[in-house]
Amino acid sequence: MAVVTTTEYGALPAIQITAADGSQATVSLFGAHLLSWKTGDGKERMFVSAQTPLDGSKAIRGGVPVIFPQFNVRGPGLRHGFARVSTWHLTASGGDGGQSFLEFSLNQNDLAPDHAQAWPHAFELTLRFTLHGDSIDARFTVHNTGAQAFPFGVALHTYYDVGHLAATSISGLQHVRYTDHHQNTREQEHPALHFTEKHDRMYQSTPALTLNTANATLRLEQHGYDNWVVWNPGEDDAKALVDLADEEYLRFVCIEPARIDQQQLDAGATWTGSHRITAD
Ligand SMILES: O=P(O)(O)OC[C@H]1O[C@@H](O)[C@H](O)[C@@H](O)[C@@H]1O
Repeated sequence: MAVVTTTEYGALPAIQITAADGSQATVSLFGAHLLSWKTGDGKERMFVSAQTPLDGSKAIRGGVPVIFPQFNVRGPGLRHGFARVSTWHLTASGGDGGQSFLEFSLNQNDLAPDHAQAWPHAFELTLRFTLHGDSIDARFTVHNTGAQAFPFGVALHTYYDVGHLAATSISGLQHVRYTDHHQNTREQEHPALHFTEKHDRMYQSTPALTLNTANATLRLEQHGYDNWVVWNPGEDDAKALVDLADEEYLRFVCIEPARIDQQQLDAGATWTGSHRITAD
């Protein structure tokens, strides 16, 4: 049986689920933001900055910020959207048969007035985290509950705790096309991507990647998304981020299943994206 408790993370109300095998997830209602995922061996897999605000004044730097309805500045609204700075509801939880889950929802009535005014559409977002064995699944649905189509982009901006960046690489991206932060589009030549400088790359989708660190191997799978975004700010950009300590860029990489370009969702239609992380 899974145990579900309410807790606090900084000043943020959060929900924690512990599965029978000891694996555990902690999710803040602010942003339906996964703050911690520990596998049954007690190992933390997510990175959260020691300098992030945890009071709802700003998006959390670390864990899994939920990006909706636009990626970065690819749309007319708030950078990376309002979902990561809105307060969601816990709508379901439970567990049996080796699956333990928490489900969160957000609709237009939950938005701050300025966000609702800037994005005047009726919608229902549902994000379900499921723990099973050494995996966590995030199933994200976007439902257009209004009478008109709306455009949207999404991402799960996942910050992995990698221990040390110098011992980190991603495999599975060889021959995949990407656009970098200079807007150059290329195909990746090498079998493994290493982090020797800033990386801000938008790759075309490929079903699975492997994140190799000194202490862990994680397999990442996605369905329904169009891209993988790979981001590490590097030394200089890290210094400019007030919610990240100067050296912390050495401890994480972000690998994000994403739909970067805004696409139309018809009235009444639903989009679903799945992301599974498995620790070896
Ligand atoms: O500082 P933010 O808004 O959380 O964004 C962090 C990064 O998010 C990544 O997804 C983008 O590709 C980067 O360009 C961006 O810098």
